[in-house]
Amino acid sequence: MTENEPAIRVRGLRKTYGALAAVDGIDLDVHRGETFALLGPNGAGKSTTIEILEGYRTRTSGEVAVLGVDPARGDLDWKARLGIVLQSTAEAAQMTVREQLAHFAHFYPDPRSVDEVIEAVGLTAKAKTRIGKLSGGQRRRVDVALGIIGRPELVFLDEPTTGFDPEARREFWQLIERLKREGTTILLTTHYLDEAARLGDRAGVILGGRLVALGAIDELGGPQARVPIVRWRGRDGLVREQRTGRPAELVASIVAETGGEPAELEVIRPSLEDVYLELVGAAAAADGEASGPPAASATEASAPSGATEASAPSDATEASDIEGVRA
Ligand SMILES: Nc1ncnc2c1ncn2[C@@H]1O[C@H](COP(=O)(O)OP(=O)(O)OP(=O)(O)O)[C@@H](O)[C@H]1O
Repeated sequence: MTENEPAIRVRGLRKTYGALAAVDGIDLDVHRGETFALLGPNGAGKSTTIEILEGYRTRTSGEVAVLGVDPARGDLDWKARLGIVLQSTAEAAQMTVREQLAHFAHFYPDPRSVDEVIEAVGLTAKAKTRIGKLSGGQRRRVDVALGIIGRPELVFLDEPTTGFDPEARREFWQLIERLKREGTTILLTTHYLDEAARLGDRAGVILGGRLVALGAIDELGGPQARVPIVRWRGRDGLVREQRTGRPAELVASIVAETGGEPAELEVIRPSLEDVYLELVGAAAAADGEASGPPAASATEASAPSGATEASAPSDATEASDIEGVRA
């Protein structure tokens, strides 16, 4: 593969199980060195997609190239360039953490140092402990360690931090940031939107086997989805809410109107989680209305196939179209 070729190239990918289209026509490029977050609710088709890319599942149709190779024909040399952290893994319970990692390191031509990897995943104190005696979160760290021991060019992380305590998640994020700095390409699935926002360069949202949104993390959902919300309690005791691209102007006018500090004033910038929930909600509503594909028109960033990127914020952010009042 050439330098400019994406690390992952997917065109028209489909996977059916009987009548169910688990993956229903996905087009996607993941560029070299980027961290791409694949998001979507349970059963959306994320693991099916990722496992086809890893060579663990066959596809029904479509074209796939991972590091320039069709995963259906990937040999051992190709596999050695990948790091894979599956959703669940069965490790040798009788082996210690160190033994297991040293054992796997031998399969790779240029592995990382076993002790460095153990330290990077925060298991130094448990290096000599048998895997069967580790907690769920500690075992997950072993999975991650096994995924990176071979110094992979491309790492697949399928819900890597499930079961981690908050401190372990933050340590894991630092580890991923280190891999990013080293130029590793990462494809991540996660249900933690803060994790996707922190680690991802771009994200795609899969619903019902289709990619319904694709874009840079801070542009996903289109400009309208990012318009801030100003919330305050009026002098009449009711909570008011208004979306506006000019929150400072609105706050100034509220101050002028109320003649003082507005009670419970907040300016809220929608997070990736807010945008994601809106996308999924809009798609579910559209799906309920029509029996066609889910929410192809959920946002400006919508991309049922061919997946056009989210456009940069524009004047549309000046809209102040939503106003709500509650007690
Ligand atoms: N081996 C299989 N046989 C039949 N159906 C399957 C099989 N594997 C997955 N499916 C179905 O395909 C759909 C997509 O599943 P998939 O595991 O890819 O979802 P996911 O997005 O990874 O979900 P989660 O977030 O729960 O991991 C689901 O409806 C699932 O039931």
